[in-house]
Amino acid sequence: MGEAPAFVVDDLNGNVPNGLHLNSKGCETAISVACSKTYVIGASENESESTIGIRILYKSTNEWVIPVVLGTKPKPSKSHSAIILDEDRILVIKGNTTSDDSFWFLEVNTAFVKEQKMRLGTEVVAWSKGIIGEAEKPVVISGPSGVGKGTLISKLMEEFPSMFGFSVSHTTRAPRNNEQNGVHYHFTELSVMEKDIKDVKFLEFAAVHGNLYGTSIEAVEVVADKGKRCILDIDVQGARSVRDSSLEAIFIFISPPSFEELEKRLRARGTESQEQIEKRLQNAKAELEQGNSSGVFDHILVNDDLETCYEELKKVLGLNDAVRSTQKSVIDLVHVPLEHTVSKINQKILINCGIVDREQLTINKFLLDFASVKGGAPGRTRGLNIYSLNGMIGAQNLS
Ligand SMILES: Nc1ncnc2c1ncn2[C@@H]1O[C@H](COP(=O)(O)OP(=O)(O)OP(=O)(O)O)[C@@H](O)[C@H]1O
Ligand SMILES: Nc1nc2c(ncn2[C@@H]2O[C@H](COP(=O)(O)O)[C@@H](O)[C@H]2O)c(=O)[nH]1
Repeated sequence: MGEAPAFVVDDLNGNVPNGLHLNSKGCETAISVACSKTYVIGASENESESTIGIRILYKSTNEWVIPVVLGTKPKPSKSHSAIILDEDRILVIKGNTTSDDSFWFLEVNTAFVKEQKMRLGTEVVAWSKGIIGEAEKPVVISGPSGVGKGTLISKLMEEFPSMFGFSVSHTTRAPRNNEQNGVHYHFTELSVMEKDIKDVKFLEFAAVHGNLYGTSIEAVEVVADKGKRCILDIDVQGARSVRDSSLEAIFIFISPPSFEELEKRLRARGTESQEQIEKRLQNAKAELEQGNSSGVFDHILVNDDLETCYEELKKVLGLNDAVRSTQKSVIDLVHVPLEHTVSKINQKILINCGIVDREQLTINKFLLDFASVKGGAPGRTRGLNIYSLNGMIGAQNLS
């Protein structure tokens, strides 16, 4: 804390619009927030850094602070521009990138960042990658062990392979015979998982039936980055945590037709010891009570006849034959050149790219609309739209 950097912020605030200021250390930008702090974004003193560096200057004391940086960090780029969106977030646009890696939000005062500042007692910033287009909300499926969540999810993924992707959870429980690491779960040591939880790598976690389970932020993001709708199979405690997080999702609780039938299914599956079955059935009582009354869930489906329940599940997810025939997941990319300038107009950012390069799909100027973005650190920021001056070239029209 307080160590003077090798560059002077006033130099960056000079005549260089939104960064694109290249010196021997690379590109640096300086953004003033709430008149009291300047965030310097860019080249780091440490050349081996694998992300864009961040420093904060307290203007009143001239003190420098290196913040704790959370979220998925952007890889360094040869150039970037930066512009403040509100008092909470700075938009950083990486040059010489395609739009799946161009737009990054540096959160400096959002609810998540404030919470982490309180928790850690230090300066905190958080990166959140900007995603073009309106992604479908993730689907959280909960219910007692043995009710049929996995069976219903498998049917959905089989019928709609390009539409859904499974969030692969971490767990400290041992793998069953048919389970593969990285496919069914990331099977993990308790100490490793505890450290990752401390490092804010998890969206949610809970102790379930005597083991630790958790959804990493990465697990949800890898699905979304493929343009797929994420499905989470988690317990009721986890569902409640996700409800309280920045991830907007649809919450579905699967209920058994009776407790006796639940016990029958769990025993017939034959994957648990007698002791585990007793524990799971004991926990099921509380889960059924919470699931039916907590207000966490948007839909409660009874899994009596499997096919009937599956049809109901498809209905609440808005799936029908017409949807099936129009599934798509490919999004073409727009190129943001090394040199560009940015300016803010209401809830839009005008990006001036200068030269048109048809081969690289570069356009002269385009508008980035952030009026309807959702989510944010510790996950992605979704719902960005891009418009060319000649018309919309956002995700919907790029396929
Ligand atoms: N509607 C149904 N009728 C009869 N059996 C069913 C039905 N749905 C699922 N099953 C069976 O019940 C057993 C438990 O199902 P499944 O493994 O999908 O439960 P789960 O909710 O994912 O459990 P866990 O939370 O422990 O992973 C399986 O053997 C499955 O084939
Ligand atoms: N809170 C979370 N619960 C999870 C997660 N992954 C799975 N689960 C739940 O655990 C039980 C038991 O699962 P099993 O595979 O051992 O039978 C079940 O209810 C799952 O829904 C998670 O990431 N977070």
